[in-house]
Amino acid sequence: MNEKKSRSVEILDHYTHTGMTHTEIPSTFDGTIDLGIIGGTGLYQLDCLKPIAKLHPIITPWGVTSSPITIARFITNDSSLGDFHVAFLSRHGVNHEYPPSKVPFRANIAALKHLNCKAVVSFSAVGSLREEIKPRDFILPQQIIDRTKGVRDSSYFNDIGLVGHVGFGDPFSSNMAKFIYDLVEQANEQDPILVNQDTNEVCTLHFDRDLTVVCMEGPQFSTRAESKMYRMLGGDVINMSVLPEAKLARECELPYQMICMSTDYDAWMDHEEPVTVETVIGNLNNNGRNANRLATKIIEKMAIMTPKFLNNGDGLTGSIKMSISTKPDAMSEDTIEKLRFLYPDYW
Ligand SMILES: CSC[C@H]1O[C@H](OP(=O)(O)O)[C@H](O)[C@@H]1O
Ligand SMILES: Nc1ncnc2[nH]cnc12
Repeated sequence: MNEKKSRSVEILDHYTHTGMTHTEIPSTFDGTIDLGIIGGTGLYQLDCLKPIAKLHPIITPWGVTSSPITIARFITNDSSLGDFHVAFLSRHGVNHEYPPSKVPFRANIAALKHLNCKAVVSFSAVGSLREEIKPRDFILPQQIIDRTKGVRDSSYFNDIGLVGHVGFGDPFSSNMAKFIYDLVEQANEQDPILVNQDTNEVCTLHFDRDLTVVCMEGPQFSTRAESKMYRMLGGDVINMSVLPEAKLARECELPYQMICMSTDYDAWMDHEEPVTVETVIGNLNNNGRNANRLATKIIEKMAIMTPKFLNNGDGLTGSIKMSISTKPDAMSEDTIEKLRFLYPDYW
């Protein structure tokens, strides 16, 4: 990790400095974003962030984002490093209107890319397929098994007139996962971030190379037979939303890491009732609180240390140019317009 000189970070309440009220938050923002954060079920806003702008659902060539994008700024007292900007987006909408199969994933990721995000951290409620991954534990998966049913638009490069094939062997940013894992481990020594509110016990953050998230179609949960099959396939946790989000982030050259938050044991335990939303509300609430604490720490530490993957693209920069098979001369104006929305520097 490229640890720039350590500095203190001030979390400034924008309003105390400008005298603005919440109703006067600007709806435009001109700067660039350092980090995009996507909230999932149970995480509809980041409490730690005071917005400096709220961009109304953004119109992209792939439709409109599922929620407004809230921009927040960490003002640091080191002018050589500048301020740190975060963009927060709610995957299912602020009132949870979009079911997993109908989330406008392409618009969401395109909007974050268009805002110049350098990386994306995404939160997701998941079921656990392993006994040792308990409800309220968090997981940093490194692999995905696709069980979506082809009903989601999962690429920017799947149109007649624009064909591209990106590498997806390692779908997550292991460097970002390690960064998150290290900061949680460090905090565990003094002031743990992930805590079970009811018992005060520390919740585990699971992270190793092979942890695998299964992405199913939904919206219904799995049958017991399916749940057991996913275990046999090597799945560790299950959700309905890592795809196509992770694929689209890759097509945008964005380092992407999902932070999974376990709410239940899905349906594979014969002696337990299969999951229902009703039975996991307490876990969702606990996880939402921990997600807020974790997001705060991630932002603070990224602002202080400027990890390499934020500045060097984590090895993804430039990969898209090589991945597009269609000859540029054969592309229509419309296609080039769309490409420019994502990559103004390339086309
Ligand atoms: C807990 S109900 C199932 C729902 O929760 C997850 O949503 P998200 O990934 O946005 O947190 C899961 O993927 C399902 O969509
Ligand atoms: N058991 C489960 N299956 C799919 N998505 C989930 N999200 C939370 N729990 C889940």
